[in-house]
Amino acid sequence: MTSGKASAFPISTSDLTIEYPPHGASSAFVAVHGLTLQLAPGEVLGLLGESGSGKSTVARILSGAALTSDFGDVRPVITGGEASVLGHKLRRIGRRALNEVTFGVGMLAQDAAETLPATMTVAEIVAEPVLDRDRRYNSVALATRVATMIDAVRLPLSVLDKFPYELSSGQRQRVALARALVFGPELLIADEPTAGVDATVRHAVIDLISELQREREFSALVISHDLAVLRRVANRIAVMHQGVLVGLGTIEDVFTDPWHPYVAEMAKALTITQHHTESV
Ligand SMILES: Nc1ncnc2c1ncn2[C@@H]1O[C@H](COP(=O)(O)OP(=O)(O)OP(=O)(O)O)[C@@H](O)[C@H]1O
Repeated sequence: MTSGKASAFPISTSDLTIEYPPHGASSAFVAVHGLTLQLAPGEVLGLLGESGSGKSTVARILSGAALTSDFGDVRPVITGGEASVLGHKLRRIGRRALNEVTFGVGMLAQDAAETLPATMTVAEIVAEPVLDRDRRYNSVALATRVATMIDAVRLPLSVLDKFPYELSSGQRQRVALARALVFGPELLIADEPTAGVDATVRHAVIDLISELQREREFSALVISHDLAVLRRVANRIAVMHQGVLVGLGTIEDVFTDPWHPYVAEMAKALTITQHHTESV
């Protein structure tokens, strides 16, 4: 019998295909086709692509969220290839291994800041994942852990007693990030971390993720449709288009030597923008 343990890469996928099963009037839909990529320990990989290219689907599977029984939406399923996360193969993963994956992966979902529980205080929101795993977690230790996280995301401790509606969009995103990092994960998956955040503080949010990644030495998959965001944080990028990987490497490599027409078009647009910026 195999142990289900796989590669030393925090994320490794091989020819991974992900499908949404038929539901209601919708027929089955293959959202990701044959994705092969690896994330090295300590690396930040940016996942770039337009809306609908399959980025969130990848996040839902690799974070383990879509594999848990309490995933609310229609669950995407792996129908081809393999993915391993923190050494666990995700296909036919057992409960215990899945528990290890969801513990070791901090997931900042696309709408995390906007869907913080409205009736809970910031302190309760950050503490919730810990209490969900262990109802009897020592309350003094938990309060310290929560305060440490709030401090880590550069928020004043005065926010602990506030409710989400009393915070700015940037502060809410910092709270969501504190919650995602509360277990000290080995891997962070951040899905559009600057979406829904005020334009004036978008850079501050992405720079905070970058700083925390260096301080805490986790690996990260940062998803965005915005190259400018990924430029600030990622070592390499993976470009997706209609569920297919069409570029992988450093930003420079991907755009100076595109091997897919979609990336070539993006590269052209970037050159035009660059020339325009230089000439004004
Ligand atoms: N529950 C679902 N059932 C069927 N198809 C879905 C479901 N969720 C997403 N899809 C489809 O899968 C494809 C990929 O969606 P996904 O959300 O992963 O894209 P994305 O790149 O993250 O886009 P966005 O940035 O808009 O979230 C899209 O065509 C989408 O319509």
